[in-house]
Formats: sequence, C-alpha cells, structure tokens
Amino acid sequence: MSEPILEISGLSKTYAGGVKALDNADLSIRKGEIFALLGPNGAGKTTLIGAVCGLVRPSSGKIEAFGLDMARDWRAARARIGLVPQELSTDMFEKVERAVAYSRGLFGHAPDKGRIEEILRALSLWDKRDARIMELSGGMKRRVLIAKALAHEPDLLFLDEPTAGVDVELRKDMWKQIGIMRERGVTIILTTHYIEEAEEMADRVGVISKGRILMVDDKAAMMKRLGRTEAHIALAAPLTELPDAIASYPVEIEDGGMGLCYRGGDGTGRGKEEVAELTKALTRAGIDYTGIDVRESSLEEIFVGLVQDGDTGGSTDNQEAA
Ligand SMILES: Nc1ncnc2c1ncn2[C@@H]1O[C@H](COP(=O)(O)OP(=O)(O)OP(=O)(O)O)[C@@H](O)[C@H]1O
Repeated sequence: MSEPILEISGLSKTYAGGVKALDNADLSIRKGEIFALLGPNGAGKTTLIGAVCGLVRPSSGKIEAFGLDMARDWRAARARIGLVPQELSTDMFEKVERAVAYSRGLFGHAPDKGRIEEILRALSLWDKRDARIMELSGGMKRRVLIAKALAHEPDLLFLDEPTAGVDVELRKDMWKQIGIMRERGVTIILTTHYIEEAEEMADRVGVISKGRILMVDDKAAMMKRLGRTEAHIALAAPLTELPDAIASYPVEIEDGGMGLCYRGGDGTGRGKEEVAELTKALTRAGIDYTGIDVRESSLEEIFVGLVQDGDTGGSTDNQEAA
C-alpha cells in the first residue's frame, strides 16, 4: 500500500480574479488506497482535482502520476485517470450508452460492448441506455457521470462530492461500485463534506482549507490523535464536592451533583481506558453509579476543530467570476 501513485508537490493556483485556490499544496497518494479529501466550501478541492485531470492549469508546482510528469506526459497519465465531476457539463443530447462508450474511446481503449453493458447494469442504467441524457433525472445523470468515468477502466479515480444531493439508493450503489473498484486495485480519491462517509470508507484522510493541506493521516490514527472521550456517569446519590479518590482525573460534577462528567484522552486515545479506571476508583471509594454514557469524538468534530484552527475567515463562495 505504500507505493505512491500520485505525487503533488508545491501546487499553487491563483485564478485570474486573484483568488488563491491552492497554496503550496503537497500530497502523496498511495497505490490502492481510498483517500478522502475533506474541506469546507471553497477550500480548493475541485481545483486540486482539476489540476490533476488537466482541467485547471496550475500557477506553480509539480504533479506526477504513475511516475509520469503531468506537464510532459499528460495524455499517457490522463488515460489512466477517471473523474466523476460534480455536474454533467456536456453530452446532454447524447444517448446514455453512446456517451459512456465514447468516454471509453476518448482515452484510447478499444470498444467493448460487454464492458459497457456491465457498467450500465451495475449502475441501474441499462434500461435507460437509449434515453437522451437531458431526459434523465438528476440522480440518473449522476449515474451516467460515474459510468463515463469507469468506462475507460482507470487506475486512479477521482470522485468530486460523489454523494452530494443523491438519494440513499444511489449512495448505496455508489459505495458498492467504489468497493468493487478498490478490490480491482483502483486507487480512489474522493472529496466530500459528508464526513461520515470518509469515516466509513477511507483509509486515509486529508484536510484542506483555504488551499492549504492542513493534515494527512490514517483515519484511525487521526481519530486517535485528535479525538477525545467524553463520559457521563449517573450517580446513585448526589455529591457536593469531588472526592479525593478521583480528583486526579479530568472530571467535574454535573446535574446538580447527580452526575460526573469526564472529558479526556486528548491525543492519547486512552480515554476509554481512563474511564474504566475512573469507575474502579469510584467503586473503591464506595460511590455508587447507575449508568455510564461514553462517547468518542467523531471525525466531524475533529475536522471542524482543525479547520477552525487553520482558518481565520469565514467560508468562501465557490462560483466567483474569473
Ligand atoms: N474558475 C474560477 N475562477 C475564479 N475563481 C475560482 C474558479 N474556480 C474556483 N474558484 C475559487 O477558488 C476557490 C476554491 O474553489 P474550489 O471549487 O476548488 O473549492 P472546493 O473545495 O471544491 O469547494 P466546494 O466544496 O464548494 O466544491 C474558491 O474561492 C472559488 O471561488
């Protein structure tokens, strides 16, 4: 899993209007991983993807994919990259099957009706194969976008906000497809602000804000390092002050003495163990409790904390004029 498939170094992009969408971004993607790029609106996610896919010309920096320099060997590298953009911009008058088959040919693959049928069936588009794209519902159009990206059997697949505004069924299909792609060894990079998705699917997570990559880490390590544990212990009898036996723990009295609140484990991932020790100390001190509610911070809370720390301003609009 450690061989890099994509190396981005010192990538910056300032748009004609002066917006600095990427600011010296470095990112190394490993072969076969699912990488989630998290960032608020306007963070630079789409710009980064666009730069790798040749849709945005970087102001400076270097992109290497499959060991090929994107500036020199663009076509060869691009042929191995699939992109599911946020919106369909072309092909509106085209019929579904033809549009998908065209995408396959665009990057030099021989026609393969069987493969196209397989993709269309997997995405529940087979019945719509002769429909014009403009006649399809929004969700169906999204399916076409995915089919087009899969048609040329990419080794590296970008999904830009794949599940924004799609229904549960499509979301499920989409994740199933992503699972199949991963089993075939495809490297997947997705952008999202649905953090639960990253939490569920990604191997590694990168956080981007204001064009800067703030952090990249294994998801589990990030959650352990930046997460914290919170526990609420309901007491059988009220306490008026914190007993000495538990004074060394990060705990406070709550609920008018009927409860204890523990907040700790920051940066250690040991919060749950410490809560267990705390309950033993309570028992030893003869303090009865009737229930414990323990929760660890979600990736979402970690993400919000990171973005706030790395950010001073508010969110930026996405569609500024060039
Ligand atoms: N063609 C363009 N011309 C000028 N500015 C642009 C252009 N495209 C994007 N920007 C600006 O660059 C910044 C980064 O935008 P980008 O679309 O890359 O962010 P994003 O993280 O993908 O956001 P979102 O989550 O809203 O899609 C924003 O401030 C945006 O307004």
